[in-house]
Parts: sequence; C-alpha cells; structure tokens
Amino acid sequence: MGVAKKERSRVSREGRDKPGNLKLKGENFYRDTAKVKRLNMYKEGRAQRNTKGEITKAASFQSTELPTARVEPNRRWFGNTRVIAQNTLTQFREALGATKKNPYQVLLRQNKLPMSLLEEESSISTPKAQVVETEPFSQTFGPKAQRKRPKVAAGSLDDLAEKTVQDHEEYEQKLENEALMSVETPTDWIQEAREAIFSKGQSKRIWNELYKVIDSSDVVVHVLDARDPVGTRCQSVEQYIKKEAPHKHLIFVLNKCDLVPTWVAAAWVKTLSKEYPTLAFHASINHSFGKGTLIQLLRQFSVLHSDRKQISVGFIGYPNTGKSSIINTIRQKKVCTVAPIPGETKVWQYITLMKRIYLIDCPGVVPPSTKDTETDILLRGVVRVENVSNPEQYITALLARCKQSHVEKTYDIAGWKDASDFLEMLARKSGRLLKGGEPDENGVAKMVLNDFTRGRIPWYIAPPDDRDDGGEETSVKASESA
Ligand SMILES: Nc1nc2c(ncn2[C@@H]2O[C@H](COP(=O)(O)OP(=O)(O)OP(=O)(O)O)[C@@H](O)[C@H]2O)c(=O)[nH]1
Repeated sequence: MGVAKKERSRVSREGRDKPGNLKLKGENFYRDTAKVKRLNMYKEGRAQRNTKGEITKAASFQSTELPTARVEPNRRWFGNTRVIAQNTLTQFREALGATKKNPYQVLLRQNKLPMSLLEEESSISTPKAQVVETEPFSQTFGPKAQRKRPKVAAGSLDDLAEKTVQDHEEYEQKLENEALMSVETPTDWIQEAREAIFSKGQSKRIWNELYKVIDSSDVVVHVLDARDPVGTRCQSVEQYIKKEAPHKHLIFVLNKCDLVPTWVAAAWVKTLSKEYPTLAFHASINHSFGKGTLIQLLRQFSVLHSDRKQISVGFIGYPNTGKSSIINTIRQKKVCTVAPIPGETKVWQYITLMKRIYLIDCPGVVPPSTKDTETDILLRGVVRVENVSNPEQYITALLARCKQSHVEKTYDIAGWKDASDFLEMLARKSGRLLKGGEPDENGVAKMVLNDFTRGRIPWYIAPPDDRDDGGEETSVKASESA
C-alpha cells in the first residue's frame, strides 16, 4: 500500500476529518507562485559556495552593487516654510522674549508660535570649535601652521579661576537636578552619615507623589514659609518645571505671614515677584489673609484656559509650610488634615474648589542638597523634634537666629551665658527636673525647638537689602515686632 493510501486509511480509522502531517495530493499539494517566490527569497539570503566552501555568488545583501535607494525630492516638503528677515527675527525675539521673562505675563498658544527661534540655548550648550571655518586648514594644522597659542575661554588667570568656580557651581546644580530627575540622591554618603530622620521628605515615595502632582497640575503653587522663604524654596523643582513643563504656571505663596512683621513680608514679596508671581498669605479658617487674592488669581488662570473643562492647582513645598492649611482656608472647611508636625500629608489628595478648579494637596518634599546641614534641616521644621536624639546641640544655632529680647520675653528668663546655661535656667524655671534635681535639658531643648518652628518665638530671615538689588542676602536677624 502506498504512503498516501496508508495515511488516508489511518485518518479515517481514527475518525479525524483532517489529514495529519503528511501532504496529500489535491488541494495545497503544489506550491503556488507566491510560496515559490518566498522560498526563493529565503534561499537568496545565503551565499552560494562551491565544494571547497568558497563563495561563488554573494548573497544579495552582501552585494556591493546596491540598488538606488533614494527618495525623490518633492516640492511639497518646502510648502510650509517661511523665510523671515534678520531684523524681523530680532524684533520677534525682543518682543516675545520680554513677555516670556515677565512673570506677570502669560504667553498663550505657545504651540502655534515658533518658540524654538526664541531659544538660542542649543547653540550655546553644544559649542562648536569652528576652527576651519574661520582659518584655513593649512594655517591651523600641519607643518605650516601659523597658529601657535591655543585659544582659551579665559584671558587671564583671574578669569580662569572665576570660570572654574562658575563651572563647579553649575556642576553641583546639575548633580542636584539629575538627582531630582532620577529620584535618587547623589549624596548617598551624606545620607548615610546623617541620622535617618534628617532625610525626611526625600524618599522615593514622596518624590513620586510630587511628580504625580506636578504632572496633573496646570498651576503649581509653591508654598514658602515667610520666616525663611529662601530656605524653604525648592529651586531644583522650579528648574525641573521650567525645563520639563514650561507651559505650567508656577506661583509662590508666602504663608505664615502673621509670624513676621509686615515690612518683611512685603520685602520678600517684592524680591520673589521678580521671578514668579508671589502672594502673601495667612492660613486660618476664620482670620485669613490673602484668600481673596489667591482665589481671584486661580479664577484668572481658569479663564485663561477656558478651552479646558477644568484646571488643577497643585500645592507643593517643604513639609509643614502650611499647604494643607491653605487648602482648608480657601475651602473654608477642614478638608485636609493639618498638624503642627511635618509629614502629616502622606499621599496626594484631590479637592474640588469650584466646578472648574480642582486643588491637589501634596506631601512635603525636601530637595536633596549637599549644602544643608542637620541644623538647617531641623530649624526649617522638616524633622519631628521628638525623634531627634541630641536636641541640645542645636540650641546655640537656634538662639543665634532669634533676638535675645524675644527669647527673654517668651520664657521670662534673662542673663544666660550660653545655650547650656539657657537650657538649665529654663528647666529650673519651668520645673522640668529629673530625679536628683538635675535639669531635664533634653526635654527643654525639644520644647524650645518646637516653640521655634511653631512660631512661639518670633524670628525671621531678613529680606535682601533693596538698595543693592542682589537678591542673595540671607543674613539672620531677629524680628523687630512679630
Ligand atoms: N501661624 C501660622 N501657622 C500656620 C499657618 N499655616 C499653617 N500653619 C501651621 O503650620 C502647621 C503645618 O500646617 P500643615 O497645613 O499641616 O502643613 P503642610 O505643609 O500640609 O505639612 P505636611 O503635611 O508636612 O506637608 C500647622 O500647625 C498649622 O496650624 C499660618 O499662616 N500661620
């Protein structure tokens, strides 16, 4: 019996209606043209060799005679091109550049404008040494080269030193930004050396929450503490927004203005307004300040984006600056949990302010920085004081930030020589003694630190002197009348 016949009888015996692997004559038995073509294509992929293994005919892809693979140029490619004169370009750059830099003006329809013409950065960030364009090759290189001295960026040693310092600062800034982008801190060795509690607000989880809030917001409200706006400013986050999401509006809200004299708040608003629109605020459900202005501003943003169904406003900033309190104040209701301890807000939270405006509360974040000491971090209120193991060591720095008369008035004591003496006097005055009459310096130091961060002791960082207009001065001074 032939193979085909055997196979057919096996298939019928097993009761199957389809033949097995064996090909039977009939339908699909012969290869059709398409299949033959495909099989030949596979075959051509290999080089043909003789019995010795030498290639007699190269595979098609190995052939040196390549077919012409050229896309024919088309006039339509250039149909959407405009040519503008140099002076028109300059006018455009001046007019739009001024508007773009002004924090109180908004550039609408950025997608429709040739924004790339405004930014000349690309040519600056990748400078090309256009040597051959400016001097012929023979003059620049080779045996007849006339060029002896290399052209360096700095003219003198001082210039070079200055440039090195500048480069170093830029490098540090870059590291910080990279850390921010990768949600990892570049300063792992610093983190390890520090107590874990001083790394609060820097965890991956918190940064992820921050990114979620930034991504979902059209307006980002950066909440600063009026007593120390520079210390509670997250510049790396600002730069991140400027670079990655320039279409989002960023504004500053200077909260806790009730804890500083009016002139200090006014001076800080003036200084910070040069960079971003800044509002002074006092968060309180019944006796607030700045609530109307903030709501008005948010309404203006919603009008600006009238094409959208709603806008989202994200509140970001250091822990304990009062983000949740501001939301409660403008909602006139306790919608977010507020506490005098940092890290109260754990995850982001959506709140409806009105039909077209949503608010988002974000946990407090602390940007990784190589410059901040543990004392700076503690006195900014980032850390829960009860977890600090040696609170006494920070009292010297604390006393240096406050005016002596205010501390005397707050605790009704006077004439201490140093921080330890101060703590002892305070412990005796308030009756906080340990067994055997020893003053409880640890407990008293924690109390003083809490009073400092919660505003019982008046203090503030002096705003920069308006006369020199430098915007850098942050010397520590105590308040005149808080
Ligand atoms: N004096 C004064 N205290 C304020 C003001 N705003 C907030 N606070 C206090 O600051 C503390 C922290 O407020 P929260 O609203 O919890 O701060 P937060 O920024 O949400 O804090 P995290 O949850 O850690 O991110 C609370 O004890 C508030 O009562 C203000 O304008 N003035």
